[in-house]
Amino acid sequence: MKIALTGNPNSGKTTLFNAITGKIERVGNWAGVTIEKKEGDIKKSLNKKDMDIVAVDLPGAYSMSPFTSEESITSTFVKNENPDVIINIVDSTNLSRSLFFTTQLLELEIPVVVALNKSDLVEKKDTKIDIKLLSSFLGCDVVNTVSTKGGDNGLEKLISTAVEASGKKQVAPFDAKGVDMSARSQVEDSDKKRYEFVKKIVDKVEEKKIDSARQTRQDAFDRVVAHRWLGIPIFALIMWCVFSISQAHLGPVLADMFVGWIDGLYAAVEGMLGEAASPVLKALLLDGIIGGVGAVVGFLPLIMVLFFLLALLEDCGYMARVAVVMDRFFKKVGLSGKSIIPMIIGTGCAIPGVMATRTIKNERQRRTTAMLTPFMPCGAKLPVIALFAGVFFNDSALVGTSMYFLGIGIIILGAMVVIRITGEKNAKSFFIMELPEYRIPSIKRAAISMWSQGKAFIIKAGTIILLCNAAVQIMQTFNWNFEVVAEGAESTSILASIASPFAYLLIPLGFGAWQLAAAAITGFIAKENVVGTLAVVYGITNFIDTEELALVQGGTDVAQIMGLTSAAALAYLMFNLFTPPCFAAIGAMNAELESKKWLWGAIGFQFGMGYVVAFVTYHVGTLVTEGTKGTGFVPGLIAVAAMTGYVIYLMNKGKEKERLKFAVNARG
Ligand SMILES: Nc1nc2c(ncn2[C@@H]2O[C@H](COP(=O)(O)OP(=O)(O)OP(=O)(O)O)[C@@H](O)[C@H]2O)c(=O)[nH]1
Ligand SMILES: [Mg+2]
Repeated sequence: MKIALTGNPNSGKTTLFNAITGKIERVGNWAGVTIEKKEGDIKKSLNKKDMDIVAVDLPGAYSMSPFTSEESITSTFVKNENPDVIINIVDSTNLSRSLFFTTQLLELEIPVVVALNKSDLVEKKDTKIDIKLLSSFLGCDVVNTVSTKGGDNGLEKLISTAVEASGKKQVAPFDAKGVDMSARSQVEDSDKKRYEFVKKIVDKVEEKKIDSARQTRQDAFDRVVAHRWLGIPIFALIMWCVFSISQAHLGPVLADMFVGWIDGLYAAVEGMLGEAASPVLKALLLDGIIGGVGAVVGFLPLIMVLFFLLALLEDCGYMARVAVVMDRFFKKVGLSGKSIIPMIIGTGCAIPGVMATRTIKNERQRRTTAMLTPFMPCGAKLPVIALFAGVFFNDSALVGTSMYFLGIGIIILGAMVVIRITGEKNAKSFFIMELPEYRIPSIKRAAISMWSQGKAFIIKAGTIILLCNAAVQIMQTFNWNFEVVAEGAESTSILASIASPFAYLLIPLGFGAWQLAAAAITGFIAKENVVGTLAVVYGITNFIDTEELALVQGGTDVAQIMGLTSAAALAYLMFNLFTPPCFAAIGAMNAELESKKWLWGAIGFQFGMGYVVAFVTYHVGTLVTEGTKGTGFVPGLIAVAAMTGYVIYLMNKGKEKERLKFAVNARG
């Protein structure tokens, strides 16, 4: 039998789904987290009769009526699942809004069981809900649940009630039969009546004690934290703290332990191979695989700490406030209010971030968001940030924080450019982000979130990154005649000869060495590769100084080996962050953009953006630190001018198109 889980966004559907199936699908303290349905078998402990029960977690919706909200679905959406029973998850702290959708579900002629979820919060607030009365009004079973806790959380009862309900006939207490769903006024009329019907029920079953002191405290706090302007420096400060802890304090301490193990492994394998082993094999195993992968994996603890802290911020409700602060800017440049969600998800990984754009209904807004989301630095880019911040800039927290804000800045600039090119300036978004109440974040939830992202990182390190490092090591060892490259003739290797032409193009950006070009190229396979490849080509086994309990600091060996000035190093970092994302993320972009023209436009734009940002950073940086301009200024300037000129040309063409459209409209 099949049970569909449905309800309003953020009511706890996925949390409940995870609790009854034992899966770990993504939850988040805001609306619109789940974008694709997920299926899972009910846990044995909840399925006493050992039946065949599948649960389906669905994206949240507020309504089934057309016209009403951005978060509406059609009845066929639920019916297509062909469920035997619907469990309607209701956020019991928000009864009146949730029941609107409930009454629509009751019309589908599929048995419904209502889970009054988050009932722990209701209890805390001293609100009373008479579930017997509610059940009789709705004409379906109602069960109290708490999906975030173990023990008696009502889930066993919920499942057994759902099993019993299967096959029963469902009668709707409020029926909108006969309403023409394509006629706006009829739908609005019926919705109004439905609201009144729901309100009457809520008035009767709910006894609310409004804790106005608590509410006022929260509101006062929000007036500061989510303030139009103050919100931004507060966010910056918080991100700075997050980066300090993860990259300068707790992270390196844990990383040190980790790097110790990797060093141990290196020594053990070296011992096992013995003196007699071939130098090529030694280089491949030790420097290529253990060294290259180890250099990336060494950053894992830093990243885990960062993910953990971000998960805490999300869980306590702060990230939803950040979304509100940013939302204002995004709407101004023609993005949807929902665009912020893909971007926050994109800080973990650009792929789910890009996929999350699917919930944006306006095509242009959806495509713009999908092409700009990869500018948010993702988890894979963190080792690159950490490496450069550690090697070239003593105050590493500032580098990371500014990369996030630069990413946001580029997104806003990009949106402004895209809207000029495509026209359609008047598309407005009315989506309003709902603010969850503040709460004490759960260590357990944050740990789960950290673990699931960390796991993905480890799997990637053991597969793609390992293969890439081995390939890089081989290409570096041999020349095109498959002879081992002699010492001093490194530039004749396969790797050097492939990377050199690209390196030429990078001279105006301050980093024209083939080694750096090779690292940037492997970065398109996975961004962590930038670190791994640098380790391999420069023969550095790890970037974390085990003696100093910190990342290697400026002026030390690594900076010298790479031979970069700090301006060039910053430019290189930005180039890796703001050119196109890895191939997998480009694949996700391709799926969501649904247009080759947009895809190539997006990739071109990302390349151009990365190039221009790196060029400006390198030359301005060199001017500030050394008082002169950097190398390759003139050819670089020509390239940058050509790119900018082309974009301006497209923007003017877009303006002309918009003008003509307007003229036609005015005439017609
Ligand atoms: N206190 C409390 N919090 C809960 C409960 N169930 C879920 N939550 C929290 O509610 C938030 C939303 O949970 P999700 O499971 O992501 O909600 P969802 O309904 O799947 O949301 P969408 O996928 O966006 O539609 C999370 O922060 C959960 O920790 C509960 O029973 N009690
Ligand atoms: Mg969900």
